Amino acid sequence: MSVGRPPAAAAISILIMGAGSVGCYLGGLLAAAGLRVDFVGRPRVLADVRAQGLTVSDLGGGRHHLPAAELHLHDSLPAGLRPAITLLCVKSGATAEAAAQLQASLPAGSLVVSMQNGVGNTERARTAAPALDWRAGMTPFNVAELVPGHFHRGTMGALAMQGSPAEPGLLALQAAFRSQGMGLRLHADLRAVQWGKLLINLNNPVNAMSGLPLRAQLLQRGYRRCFAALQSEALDVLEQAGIEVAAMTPLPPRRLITMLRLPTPLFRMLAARMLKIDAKARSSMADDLALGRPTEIDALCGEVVRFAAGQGGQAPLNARMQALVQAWAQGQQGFYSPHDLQLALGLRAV
Ligand SMILES: NC(=O)C1=CN([C@@H]2O[C@H](COP(=O)(O)OP(=O)(O)OC[C@H]3O[C@@H](n4cnc5c(N)ncnc54)[C@H](OP(=O)(O)O)[C@@H]3O)[C@@H](O)[C@H]2O)C=CC1
Ligand SMILES: CC(C)(CO)C(=O)C(=O)O
Repeated sequence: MSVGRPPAAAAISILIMGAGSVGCYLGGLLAAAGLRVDFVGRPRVLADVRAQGLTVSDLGGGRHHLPAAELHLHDSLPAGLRPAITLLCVKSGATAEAAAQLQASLPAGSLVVSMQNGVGNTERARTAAPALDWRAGMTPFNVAELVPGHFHRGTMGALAMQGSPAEPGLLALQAAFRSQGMGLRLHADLRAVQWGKLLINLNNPVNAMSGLPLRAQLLQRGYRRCFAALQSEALDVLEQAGIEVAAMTPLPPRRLITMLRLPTPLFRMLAARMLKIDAKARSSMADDLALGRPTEIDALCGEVVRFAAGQGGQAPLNARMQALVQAWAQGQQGFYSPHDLQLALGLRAV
């Protein structure tokens, strides 16, 4: 056993369902830690990994290359797999179908963690595949496929999952991630963390509509004001309903909103940690628009709009942002300047 490999690592096997950016990065880290990892993904993604091997890297300089011959790659879910833990890494629109495929193949009671954005995927998966043991998870950082077969983490943060340290499989998973310098926090209830992440993901459509990488977009006050306004509206609705929201940054959500609205020189000074982002990193929604794929807007702004309606209220800014992204999908394409995006959301432009 190589140095840095956790003692329990060899004992558990992992299935990655949806080998895209997040799936290949997480699976690559776990394979580098010595776990058996099976990847199920689309032929167009796996063909590159078969040709180049899998490289995972991060903004701190970490890097592993796994030769293709050492990987277990599948174009569809093979029969007979018995993973200790499955990580569901498909986009929200693909959840129900992937969950049903898992239920058709895995033993009842198999533990599956959704590493997806949004607060509704675990329940969506449970509805489609009630025989499996579904858990919520949270991926805090950005992953981009820099070149075919190379998945790069461009921001920081520790993973989170719903579970207990009394579960040996999750402890082994935690140890494997730790051996690769990646934190994994276990929570009895992940709801507050998921809502906290959703608030951060309200920047995804702003970033996608800007056409810019994340860092460059966050350095423009007009775009930050759009992000802050979407967050503020969502937070108002959640607070009124008594929903707890965990902080995803060193600042609590309200203070983050205040900071986002500051003039750029001040923001740049105070948000140094938040701005530790690779220059090329962009949101997963920007990737979707660039590749002409369905976006997750319904699971982000759409979730806020539905939640508000469920409370007898409204979330008009999130509704407008949802409409802008949907209009893009219907062919009204074109990026927004900070000024135009503020106006399109009905904000006073600065
Ligand atoms: N990318 C990022 O930086 C981050 C993403 N997230 C979240 O993680 C989740 C995954 O995102 P991301 O990795 O970017 O998504 P990707 O689209 O890069 O990867 C998902 C992959 O799974 C494939 N897939 C879908 N259904 C199946 C199936 N039934 N069997 C096999 N493969 C399937 C998809 O193919 P196809 O395209 O054909 O559907 C796609 O290749 C999302 O919820 C996202 O919001 C969270 C944090 C950061
Ligand atoms: C990490 C973050 C917040 C932004 O890249 C993300 O979750 C995404 O791109 O979907």
